[in-house]
Amino acid sequence: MNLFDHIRDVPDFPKPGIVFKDISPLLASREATQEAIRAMAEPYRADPPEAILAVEARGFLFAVPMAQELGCGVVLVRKPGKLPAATTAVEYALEYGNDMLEMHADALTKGQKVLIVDDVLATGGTVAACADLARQAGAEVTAAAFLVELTFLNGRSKLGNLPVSAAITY
Ligand SMILES: O=P(O)(O)OC[C@H]1O[C@H](OP(=O)(O)OP(=O)(O)O)[C@H](O)[C@@H]1O
Ligand SMILES: Nc1ncnc2[nH]cnc12
Repeated sequence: MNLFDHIRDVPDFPKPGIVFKDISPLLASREATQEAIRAMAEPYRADPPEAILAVEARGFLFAVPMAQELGCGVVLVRKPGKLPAATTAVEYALEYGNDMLEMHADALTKGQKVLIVDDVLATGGTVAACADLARQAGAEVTAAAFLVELTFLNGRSKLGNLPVSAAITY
């Protein structure tokens, strides 16, 4: 199983100059999705997290099956105005714009060991914002796991010494 065969490049989406890594072919294949989840979960089996922080929207697709594999629950990080109870928020920059993320204020407990899960690490703005949200809540962010890392965008530079894993790197 070669996961690269299930990622499609879409040039100039959502803006000119961006090559979008489309995970639709991977999700359309049961085998490729299963292999992706297995590869993403592997580094964390020995010392599993106490919660997974899941990033809307594509991060959700991988967070829930990973949490099932690793034996923990999922906390949602969402775009503004989507979460019903009291939230905390953080602004961040994307490869193709700016946005804001929110998390329920009571979602994490102090000292809880949290793994952030998303589909793509690009400039690192999204995962840095998630780490800020979790740390503001007193949680301990232990690592961040991705399906795809775009190494040429140097997202790791925004993450300090946070351990990062990716099933596929470009
Ligand atoms: O490392 P960064 O430069 O921050 O980029 C990575 C983020 O960009 C994409 O999300 P997007 O905001 O496009 O939302 P979506 O998952 O709802 O499509 C992707 O799913 C990551 O969350
Ligand atoms: N080039 C890209 N492809 C897919 N998702 C992304 N998120 C940020 N940059 C991306």
